Formats: sequence, structure tokens, C-alpha cells
Amino acid sequence: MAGKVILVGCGNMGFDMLKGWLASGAVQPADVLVIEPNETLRNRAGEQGVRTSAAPDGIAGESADLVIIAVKPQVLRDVLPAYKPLAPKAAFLSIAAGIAISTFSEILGSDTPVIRCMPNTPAAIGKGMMGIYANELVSADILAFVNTLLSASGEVVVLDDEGQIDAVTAVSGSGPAYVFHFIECLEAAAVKAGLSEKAARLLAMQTVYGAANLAKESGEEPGRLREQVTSPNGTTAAALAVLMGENRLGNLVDEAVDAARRRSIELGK
Ligand SMILES: NC(=O)C1=CN([C@@H]2O[C@H](COP(=O)(O)OP(=O)(O)OC[C@H]3O[C@@H](n4cnc5c(N)ncnc54)[C@H](OP(=O)(O)O)[C@@H]3O)[C@@H](O)[C@H]2O)C=CC1
Ligand SMILES: O=C(O)[C@@H]1CCC=N1
Repeated sequence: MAGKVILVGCGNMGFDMLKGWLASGAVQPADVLVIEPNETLRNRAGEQGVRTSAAPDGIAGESADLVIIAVKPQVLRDVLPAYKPLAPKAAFLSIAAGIAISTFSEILGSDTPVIRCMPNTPAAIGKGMMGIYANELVSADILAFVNTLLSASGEVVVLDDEGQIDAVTAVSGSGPAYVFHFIECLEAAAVKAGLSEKAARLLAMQTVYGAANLAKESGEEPGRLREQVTSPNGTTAAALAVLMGENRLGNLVDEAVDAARRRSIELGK
């Protein structure tokens, strides 16, 4: 099915997803209404050819198959009641970290079809990672439409338990920031090692890009790919002794993911 979409909030993540959908033709610009109070962001969305509005005035007169909620978790409970007139005819898809389906059911009515989705920003270039969980009220047609939309932005994994969304948030939702920080660290270390800033940036970025692509495309275990880089008693072994000694990096990543997962749970309270 080709559906009509209302996107509520078109900031970082909302806009990244919108671009992917439009670029793939999964939805036509004329079938999208963006509600965004920030004028600059609203105009940016409008340049994509979609209809825009600063507020949900007259929303009851809109026909929508899917209402996508992409506002911050902290404001979501205040934003949502205005969209109640569209439920339960429209399904609601939320990308907000932490906010449970039960919150949507309380505000919109217990008969509302709700899907939670945790995307990430590489969705802007069609290389996102989305985890989704739908309540039992979501029809097969809507699920198929959601799958088409999200697949335009990258890979989709369907979860069998809503609680798993907190883990997805901590791993792939927040994950790009961990990788960007690793690039920053590698770049800083490259400058310290005597390279120009320009060369350091390229070396750090291309190394992460190349390694991630190789890991995905070769089908090899990441551990096996690591071993292929590591000559006995060579340079990589020297570096890995620092990173892997006493599982230093592993423990740090564990701790970071756990902090994000706990924060995701907290945001829902
Ligand atoms: N950024 C990321 O990498 C990811 C974010 N998410 C989730 O996506 C959601 C949005 O995050 P993000 O894009 O980073 O945040 P942003 O602040 O960039 O985007 C949210 C947008 O919603 C707007 N907004 C505020 N109130 C309303 C309203 N009443 N109606 C419509 N729009 C409104 C905000 O405008 P204003 O600034 O004027 O308030 C802002 O432009 C969050 O719930 C987050 O958990 C999920 C996965 C990844
Ligand atoms: O930082 C956050 O809370 C959001 C959710 C996942 C990525 N960004």
C-alpha cells in the first residue's frame, strides 16, 4: 500500500528519515505533512516538496494512515493529545527513546495501533539501522507499509519483545555517536603521532569506513578479520595489547551501552 504520512517533529532524526523515504520513492512528497514549530527546520522540510505546518491546527480534517512521532521524549506527552482525533484510524509510529506503547495507549486510546521504532542517523544516507516492535493492533498492511518506508532508510530488525527496544537504543540508536567519537580519538592520536590535521581526519575516517564495509561485505567474523590484520609480534599486536588487555575496551563499551540502556528505561518513567 502507498500511505499518507504525518511526521510530527522534523529535527535531526525526523529529517534524516524523511530524506531517505522521499529519495527512495517509498512515499510521495504530496502524501506527507510535516508538523514542526521551528521555522528554519520547517522550511528545510518544505524544500523537499512536502506540506508543512507549524502546529496541528485542523488536524482532525487530515486523512493519515501513519502518524510518525519524532519529538523529544521529554515533550512527547504534551504533544500527543492533539493527534488523538486521528486514532485509531491512523497507526502511530514513535521513534522516541524510552516511551512505551502503554503511554500511547493511555493518551490516544487503547484501540490505537502503535509501532515503536528505534532508528539511527545513518538513515539519512540509506544506511540506517532500525529496530521495530508493533502492538497486536497494527494491521498487516500498515506493517508492510512501515517496512517499505523504513527499508528505504537501511536495515530493519523486527523485535519480539518491547523491552528489547532499550537495548537497540543503546547499541544502534546511540551507537553512531560512539563510532564518531572513536574517529575523533583516532584523528587526535594521528595528529599527536605527527600527521597533519587533514591527513589525520582522512586516515581516521577512511579506516573506520573501510573496516565497517569489509566486516559487512566479507561475511567473515570480525574476530577473524582482526586476526588477519595482526602479524605475530607486530604493530597491531602492540596496540591490541593496550585495547584488549584486561578487556579494557570491552569493559568500557559494556559500561557505555549499559548506561545508555538504563537512561532509555529512565526516559520512559
Ligand atoms: N538523534 C538521534 O540520533 C536519534 C533520535 N531518536 C529519537 O528521535 C526523537 C527526536 O530526536 P532528535 O531528532 O534528535 O531531536 P530534535 O530536537 O532534533 O528534533 C525534534 C523536533 O521536534 C520539534 N518539536 C517540538 N515540539 C513539537 C511539536 N509540538 N510538534 C512538532 N514538532 C515539535 C522540535 O522543535 P524545537 O527544537 O523548536 O523544540 C525539533 O525540531 C527523540 O525522541 C529521540 O529519542 C531516535 C534515534 C536516534
Ligand atoms: O540520545 C538520545 O537520547 C537519542 C536516542 C538514541 C540516539 N539519540
